[in-house]
Amino acid sequence: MTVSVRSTTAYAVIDTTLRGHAEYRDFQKGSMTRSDYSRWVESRFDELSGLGLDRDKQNLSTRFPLDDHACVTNALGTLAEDGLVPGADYPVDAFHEFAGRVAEEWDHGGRTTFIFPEEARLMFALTQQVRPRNAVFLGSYYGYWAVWALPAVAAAGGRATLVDIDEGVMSLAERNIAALGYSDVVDFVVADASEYARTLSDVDLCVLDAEGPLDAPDPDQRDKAIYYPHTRAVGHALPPGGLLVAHNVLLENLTGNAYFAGRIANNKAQFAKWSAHLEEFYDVHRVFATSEGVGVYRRNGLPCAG
Ligand SMILES: C[S@@+](CC[C@H](N)C(=O)[O-])C[C@H]1O[C@@H](n2cnc3c(N)ncnc32)[C@H](O)[C@@H]1O
Repeated sequence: MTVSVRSTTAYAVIDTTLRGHAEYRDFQKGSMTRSDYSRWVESRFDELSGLGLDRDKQNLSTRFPLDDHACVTNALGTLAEDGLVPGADYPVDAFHEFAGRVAEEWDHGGRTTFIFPEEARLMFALTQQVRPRNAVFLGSYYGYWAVWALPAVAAAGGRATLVDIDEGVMSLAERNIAALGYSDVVDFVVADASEYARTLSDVDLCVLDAEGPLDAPDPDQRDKAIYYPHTRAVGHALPPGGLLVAHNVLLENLTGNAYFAGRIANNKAQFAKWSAHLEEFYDVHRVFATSEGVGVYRRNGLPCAG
């Protein structure tokens, strides 16, 4: 079965396409190991391509958690032990109610998001613990990760700022967030994230998800290497204890999968300057092996001039 990517998430495309396969269902219910499932996926490239899944989507299915709630509470538990959040719980019923509204209302506008369900849930749960007063999303795309923070931001009487260089994605974010009734707590900014971040102050949560052009002349602006200039630019605005959260921190190969071995090598190279900067200016580093990988970092007290 092929699925249109016009109005849905990458997860929905992958899940709908693979659901007809016993191996995927067995993996999902825990009766096939992740490693065996990964080997099956790697052996079926042509067949799965024929169903419309590229190599990235095929292999991402091997990273899906078996239990999103457990994945999120484990991550929060780690952050709680580190002292980054007060506890590991979140209002599960409220999450389901909100997830239902997002599924109903959200218009992807012909675009595809690679924010996976457990990553959306993690943003919801983490922000319920943090209750951010000033959350900033650098490279917000059409707001599909940011939206999960908005119930907590609104409850805290805070504000969220979405920043993206692309006017088209920002107007899509604006329409969607209006439909969910959160426009009054959100600022929508079309700008280069580094330039805008230099104007910020007192940010308690900064979320990174920009992706620069692959052919950008400056290697620091290419693809996810752009996290380095964005993090430098926002550093002065994050007080000690402020949190930095980043998508696509995929650094752990869960199954010895050849596709991810290559991707991880590429990520490590792209993140070299960013990692050195994090070592110097962030005193807690946690990376969660979600489908695309999520990093959480706590700002230390050293002054950082971006
Ligand atoms: C494609 S999205 C990331 C997708 C996201 N991981 C998801 O799956 O939903 C990356 C975004 O970064 C934005 N971006 C790239 N360079 C930027 C910059 N210098 N400042 C702000 N946003 C930028 C792009 O416009 C794009 O909307």
